[in-house]
Amino acid sequence: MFPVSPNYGSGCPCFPTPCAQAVLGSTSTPVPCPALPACVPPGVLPLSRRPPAWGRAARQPPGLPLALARAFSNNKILVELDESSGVATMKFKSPPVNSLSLDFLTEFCISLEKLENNRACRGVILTSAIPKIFSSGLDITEMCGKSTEHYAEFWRAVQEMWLRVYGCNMVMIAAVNGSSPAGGCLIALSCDYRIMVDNPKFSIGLNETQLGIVAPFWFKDTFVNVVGQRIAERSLQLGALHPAPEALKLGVVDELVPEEKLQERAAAVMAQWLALPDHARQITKSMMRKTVLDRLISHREEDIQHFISFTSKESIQKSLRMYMEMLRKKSG
Ligand SMILES: CCCCCCCCCCC/C=C/C(=O)SCCNC(=O)CCNC(=O)[C@H](O)C(C)(C)COP(=O)(O)OP(=O)(O)OC[C@H]1O[C@@H](n2cnc3c(N)ncnc32)[C@H](O)[C@@H]1OP(=O)(O)O
Repeated sequence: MFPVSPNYGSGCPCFPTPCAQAVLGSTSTPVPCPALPACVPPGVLPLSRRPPAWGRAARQPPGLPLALARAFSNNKILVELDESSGVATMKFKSPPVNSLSLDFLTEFCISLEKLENNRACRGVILTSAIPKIFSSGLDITEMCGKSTEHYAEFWRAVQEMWLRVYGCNMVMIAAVNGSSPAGGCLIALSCDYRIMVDNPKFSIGLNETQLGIVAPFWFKDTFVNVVGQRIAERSLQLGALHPAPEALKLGVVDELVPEEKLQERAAAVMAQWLALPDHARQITKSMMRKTVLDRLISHREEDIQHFISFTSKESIQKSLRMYMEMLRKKSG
């Protein structure tokens, strides 16, 4: 039996029996299944996937249980879909700090894929159910003292998360209700619009250098596309975590609101974005992001190998262990 395409999963109509196209041939080249979006290699989603739903939410596809369409939650993410507006909210609820573990990332991708495949959904708001924390970024324990196979699996999941959010045809809004370092910041930067709670105690930024590690090129590209070369260069080198008011000044986030207004404001901004014809907005988004997405898609395996050799270095392991120790001392 040949292995199946890496994109094959429970979202595919032919799951659990892979159709011929979902199975990898002897060349090991993934063959996308034309009948099912979930088997298409990740990246910019084919525009035909989204319904021409301008001005109203499209109908629920037949066969999907209504309850599933309205709310589902596995473990670490609560997903609610308001069918009347076509807007879903994905609420991170993985205590203590919503760190992006392999399990979290897997659940995230499955949840987003479910929404993508639901014709009733046109926009997603990402937010947190954990007070004061949006996400603490990649789970550092996934990068410490593990096997190379584990590093490869973990990094593929991080890539997958970014490809899905950055390449998503739906409108994505980050409602940042707490601190958001590194990988947490990347999630927000990958959305179309960022609203943050107006609290200087909450900070956001790509602080990798502070851990003695380096933000990969696609983190950097995403950051540059939001704030521009100069601000990104300075902020990245310094590993800066910007308090909310500074993040607004630098353009890391688009606006600040009082905490109690955050969800209401996110819904209002979403309504503005959804008022545009889907096809025009989607083509424009794809045009703006394609080069950056294609860069990772065409260097994906190389990027995994870079991550493995970088992370496996004893000096990097030492830096990560010391950082975790510092966090533990601070918390305990
Ligand atoms: C040539 C180039 C090649 C490039 C190759 C690639 C190189 C690798 C690139 C990797 C990119 C990495 C991206 C990342 O996201 S790294 C993670 C960065 N995150 C952080 O720095 C955040 C750290 N956390 C904090 O600052 C605080 O915890 C936070 C402000 C988020 C919350 O503070 P609070 O006081 O509320 O909570 P505590 O600090 O007490 O934390 C509670 C417990 O949670 C643990 N914790 C926190 N963050 C993480 C994390 N990211 N991963 C795992 N665990 C985390 C913390 O240790 C506490 O645990 P204990 O209760 O057991 O002490």
